[in-house]
Amino acid sequence: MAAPCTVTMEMITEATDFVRARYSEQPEIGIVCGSGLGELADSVEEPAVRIRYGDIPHFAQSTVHGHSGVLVLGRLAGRRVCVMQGRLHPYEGLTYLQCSFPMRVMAKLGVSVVILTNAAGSLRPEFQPGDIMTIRDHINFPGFSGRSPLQGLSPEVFGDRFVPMNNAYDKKLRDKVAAAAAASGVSLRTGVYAMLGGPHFETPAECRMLRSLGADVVGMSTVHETIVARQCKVRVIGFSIITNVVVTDSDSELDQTGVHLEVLKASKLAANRLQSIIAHTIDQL
Ligand SMILES: O=P(O)(O)O[C@H]1O[C@H](CO)[C@@H](O)[C@H]1O
Ligand code: HPA
Repeated sequence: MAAPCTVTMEMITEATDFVRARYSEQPEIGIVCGSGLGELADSVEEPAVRIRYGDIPHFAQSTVHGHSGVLVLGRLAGRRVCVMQGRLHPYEGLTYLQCSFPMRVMAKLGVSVVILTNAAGSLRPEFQPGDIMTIRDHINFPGFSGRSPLQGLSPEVFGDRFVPMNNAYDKKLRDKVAAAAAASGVSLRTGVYAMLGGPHFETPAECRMLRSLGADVVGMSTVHETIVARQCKVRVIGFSIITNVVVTDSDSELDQTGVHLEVLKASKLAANRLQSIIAHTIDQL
């Protein structure tokens, strides 16, 4: 099937109705599982409903190792949640509209807070694999070349065209996350996430540039979801799991061919700690 070049409210309604027909309760909180973090969805309590993205009208199926592509609905820490076990990335050949379509469906299902998680490379030597960071802000590199998940959408149908991006990662929610981390005894970093298009990793020169521009970690996702969530008035919490430290020496001959496997391994190791912070946070929402 050819990729749709736009998103209509009818498409969103069709997908939402499909999900509602299988799970009649209204989810309050959305969660997107990043690379290797899919097991967050396994802790959703019964009765959990699992729906393959490919079965939902207008959803694209994820193709990345470590992203199973299943929507899981049920309860987590006593609250009704809608969890994306795996996300969609623009580098999979999908448009920004397709990648952010599930976010619009979550909003229409009734989600008012979304927890976005990702695996990311550290641009700071003190941020080490296994560390968990709350996203304070982002730098949207694809946006600099004119790419936006809001492009071409009528403001009469979808709401604000000029969506503010200050406080995109809600300060009050970040304070709750900090308290939740303290309560669960997990240490937490905070920083700025830079999104690049990928799927190739960054060159050392690019990593040095990103750091000098104020980014703390780098990845290939999340930002399009945040932008759409904010257009839909959904509040956002963002977590990056530090999975690797980027190479900044242009003379380095380090073999990086297996980095994605390293990424999956490192994020799995942090999944239990992240789950504990998320459970404590949800409890306070
Ligand atoms: O951002 P998530 O989906 O966690 O995945 C990250 O891990 C992959 C690279 O290993 C890239 O897709 C990057 O964005
Ligand atoms: O080093 C990285 N760069 C880009 N994306 C990533 N996702 C995990 N690690 C990285």
